[in-house]
Amino acid sequence: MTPEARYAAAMTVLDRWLQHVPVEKALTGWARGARYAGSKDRAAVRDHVFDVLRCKDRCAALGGAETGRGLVLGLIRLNGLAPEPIFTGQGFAPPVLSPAEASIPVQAPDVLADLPGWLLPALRQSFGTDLPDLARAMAQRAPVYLRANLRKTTVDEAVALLASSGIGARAVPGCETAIEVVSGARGVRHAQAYQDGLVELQDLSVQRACAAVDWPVAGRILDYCAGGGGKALAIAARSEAEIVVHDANPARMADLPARASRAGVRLIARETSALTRAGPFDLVLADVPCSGSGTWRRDPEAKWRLTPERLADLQRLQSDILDRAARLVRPGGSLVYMTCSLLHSENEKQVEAFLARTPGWVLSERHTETPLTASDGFFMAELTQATSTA
Ligand SMILES: C[S@@+](CC[C@H](N)C(=O)[O-])C[C@H]1O[C@@H](n2cnc3c(N)ncnc32)[C@H](O)[C@@H]1O
Repeated sequence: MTPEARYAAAMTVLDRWLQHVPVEKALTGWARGARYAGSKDRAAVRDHVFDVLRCKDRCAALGGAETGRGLVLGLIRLNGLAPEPIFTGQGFAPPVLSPAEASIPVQAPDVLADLPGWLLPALRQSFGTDLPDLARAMAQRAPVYLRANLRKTTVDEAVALLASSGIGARAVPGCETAIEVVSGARGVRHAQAYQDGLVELQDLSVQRACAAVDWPVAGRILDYCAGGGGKALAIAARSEAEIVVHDANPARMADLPARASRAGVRLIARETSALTRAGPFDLVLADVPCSGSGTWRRDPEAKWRLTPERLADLQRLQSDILDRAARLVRPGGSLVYMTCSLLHSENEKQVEAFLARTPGWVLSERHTETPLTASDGFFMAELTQATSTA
């Protein structure tokens, strides 16, 4: 495909997305009907679509319309490119610009337009004068990080092995497990080091937050919201404790046995009805469902789908999960609360509210990352239960 045809394909995908088709489905649907598209074409179209979703409202302003065509025209202008050589109407290129499209003032709107307007007051409360810097960081593609599985390798050995698979990577100072991928990121899942469980995809902010937790070296840990198991695997690489995994939707843990076996660790799955009998635990991790606002540059679609009602539902669920998880901790044990949110209402305020309604618990550690300090936004609070509440 020509570069112009790739832009035209991105318009088609975005038009479907604007009709409420999830972005992954819209991309797959386009690719099915475009057998001529090779893997580089598919990757380029995907990049254009995600670049637009990160900066949707600025693209719409610069393109004159919230349509696939308007958004892509806006993206081209946002990137400082002249649209005329792309909108040629020749072959599979988009049709020539109309006089109205050609005369849109090329003045970049405020970067804050890329954040949902209804959330700006809450984000201002969390970030104050750093908010424009945060918005600029969130408009960029996210870097790719790997976690070296220290049970099987070292960071230096993994970096060398990745290089032999054509992947450029380097250690991250100050984080003993983290590796930053600097080239060839799309090949990571095919690399030997990944296939053999020496490295896992995991963001730097999560790795730093996990390093800040005082995991019991032995005993029993419950990952209450285990999902795909990213945190459970990270814990298993650090601790000899028995690790039990649970999720209200067990189907979300379907890949976990294969991932655990690749990593060379053992995880024990338990259903909700068996948890009380399986407990109590030395530590319970609650990596709760959240707005995902810390990961919006990886998953920009989520930013436009979040509503005030959905956020309120999530906050209720988070406080319910905290209460349930706390009941599974042994006296003197710990409860670790995690979110990939940037919002106080899902982070500090949830912890404060839990401490206020649940006597006998204290905050022993807190760790916050944002796209300005690491890569994704991430929050961790470690709470410890007094041995006696008498
Ligand atoms: C943020 S994700 C977990 C990500 C996972 N820990 C990881 O590192 O890959 C939150 C998970 O909580 C689960 N969940 C939702 N409601 C729950 C509940 N009431 N109890 C336990 N898990 C719940 C969801 O199914 C989802 O898999």
